[in-house]
Amino acid sequence: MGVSNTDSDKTQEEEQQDLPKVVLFRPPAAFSLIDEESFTSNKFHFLKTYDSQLPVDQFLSTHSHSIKAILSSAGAPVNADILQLLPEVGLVVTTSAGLNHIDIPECRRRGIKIANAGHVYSDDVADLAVGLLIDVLRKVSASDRYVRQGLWADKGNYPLGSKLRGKRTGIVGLGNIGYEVAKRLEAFGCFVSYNSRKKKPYVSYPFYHNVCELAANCDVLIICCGLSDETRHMINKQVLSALGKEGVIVNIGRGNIIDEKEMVSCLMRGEIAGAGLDVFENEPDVPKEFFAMDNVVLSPHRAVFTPESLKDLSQLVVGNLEAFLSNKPLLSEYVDKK
Ligand SMILES: O=CC(=O)O
Repeated sequence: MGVSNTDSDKTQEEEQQDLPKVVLFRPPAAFSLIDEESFTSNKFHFLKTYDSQLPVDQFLSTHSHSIKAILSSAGAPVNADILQLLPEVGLVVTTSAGLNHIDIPECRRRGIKIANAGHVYSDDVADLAVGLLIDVLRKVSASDRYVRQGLWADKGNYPLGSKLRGKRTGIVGLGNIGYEVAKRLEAFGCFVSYNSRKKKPYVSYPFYHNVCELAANCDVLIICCGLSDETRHMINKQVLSALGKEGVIVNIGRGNIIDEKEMVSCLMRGEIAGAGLDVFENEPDVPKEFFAMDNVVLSPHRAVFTPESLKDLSQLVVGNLEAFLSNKPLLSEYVDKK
């Protein structure tokens, strides 16, 4: 007769079998940027659909009763079809600040909580937003190329850029990130106004209910809001025309908030002056037209990531999952906006 293992005799694999499972459908970008180990815990075990030979639905049915939570990221949608296969799931954690890849109404209908990256990225994104703006205005990347190509000596000085101080800047979306951008721009001597779903009682910046009116009264628009049905292509031809030919647009939100085709046309026709873009409609594909434009600064959707923000993120993700599994309050629960 065999002797059953005591707890202390269990292999690591057997111990992991007993832990609550957190499922992943795609490796979050963060996993390849810092050590994946920093997202692990002895309170849960990751199940990765992408490590299995089984079709996803079969994999989920096999494990459906042990999967208590989902770890998602901007490229890994959590939709009704997936949730339906996971009756025990009570939490979706995403490594992103944005939630546009999660079917929030379906989570609510199923009583599933959601936690996102909270404030961990706000400083870094805000820094990059201002960095992109300064780069466009002062032509930092373009003049760097000029010097490297040896054109300074051949052709003389690069054309002047434009001053940041005194610019009328419009923040679209005054959440955590938008507020951090506003504080930085104030310190640079810019005038700040904003558009949001609602006027914020805690700031005295002028509020524009209508984004087109905001654009008409600003030299710069900085897109800091999330992507939703209401904000998709909110920055359209009309808004870009209102911003005008001296106007600069910066986008650190989501590509689809701007009608990208219209933005390309406006830039080509000189109907706006420049753009600083961290996000695009069909990432990683970027409209080729931008490559020849020295008044456009491009960044590969990296505004949120620094080694420091990733370390904070890993602690937050693990903290949220552990809190949920021990019935404690989440560290960065997403609460629906009224
Ligand atoms: O874009 C990145 C994020 O939403 O975290």
